[in-house]
Amino acid sequence: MEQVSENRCFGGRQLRFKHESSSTNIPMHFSVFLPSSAETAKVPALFWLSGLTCTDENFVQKAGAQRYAEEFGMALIAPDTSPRGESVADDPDGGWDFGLGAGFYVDATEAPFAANYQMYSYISRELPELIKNHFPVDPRRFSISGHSMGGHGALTIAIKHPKLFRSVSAFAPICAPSQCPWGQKALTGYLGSDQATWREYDTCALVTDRGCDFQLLVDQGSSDQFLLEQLQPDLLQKACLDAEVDLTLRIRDGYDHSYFYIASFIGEHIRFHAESI
Ligand SMILES: N[C@@H](CCC(=O)N[C@@H](CS)C(=O)NCC(=O)O)C(=O)O
Repeated sequence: MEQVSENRCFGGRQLRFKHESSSTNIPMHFSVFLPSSAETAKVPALFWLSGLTCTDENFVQKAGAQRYAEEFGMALIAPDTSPRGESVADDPDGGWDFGLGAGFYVDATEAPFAANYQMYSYISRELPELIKNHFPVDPRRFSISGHSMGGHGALTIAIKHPKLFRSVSAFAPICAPSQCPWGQKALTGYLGSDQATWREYDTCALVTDRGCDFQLLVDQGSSDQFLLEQLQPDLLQKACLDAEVDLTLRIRDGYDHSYFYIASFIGEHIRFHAESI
């Protein structure tokens, strides 16, 4: 593992690393914020999964989360959203909603994507193990959150790994990828056209199929340009009601899909995770 940058921030340290991933078979970057309290004790860690077109750096540079992470003594772990490199397959049509920057946190089974697009294994196995082994964090106090495609990743991974991630929240998540254009394109490309295999990567389907015995905190701007066509929190609300899953859905009047919205509420989410674990 190689450290590529370090910046002091709100009394803590913002770090960036590059490492060879055994899941994606390609070097990956990730960012880590360590609060000052990590100098003397193991701290809880919040994993943040970003949305379409993002790298590990969008959240780090735009959300202003470090201020709250320092206040609550929490590390922030921000991975990239896909494998990257000359040899990595991309959207053949050049779209920004599939391929590079759009790994959808699934393990691809379809060629040519299966060779590198193993983001589910990377986030749910390899990265937590790496973080636990190299940083002053308490692995019994890991939480997960994310935005849009990353909100989908956070919810699906938390539902499937409740012992690893002890609390979950999401900003403007893609709630039912099997039922929206972004998700249908990605799941077809990565997993093929047999929709039975998609259910493992669809929050609404997972809630229906498996239930979930912890709270889901979901935040959504009412003026989000992707709300109706892509995000569909109403479907999650219905699935949670039917399965008796504890969903807290916070609608934020007039907020859009951008990091201006995330920056406005990230403090509340960090407090929620700090108090939940
Ligand atoms: N690239 C698209 C928008 C994609 C988009 O909104 N991505 C969100 C996540 S779904 C994001 O976080 N973008 C990066 C940023 O705002 O820094 C466009 O330009 O219209």
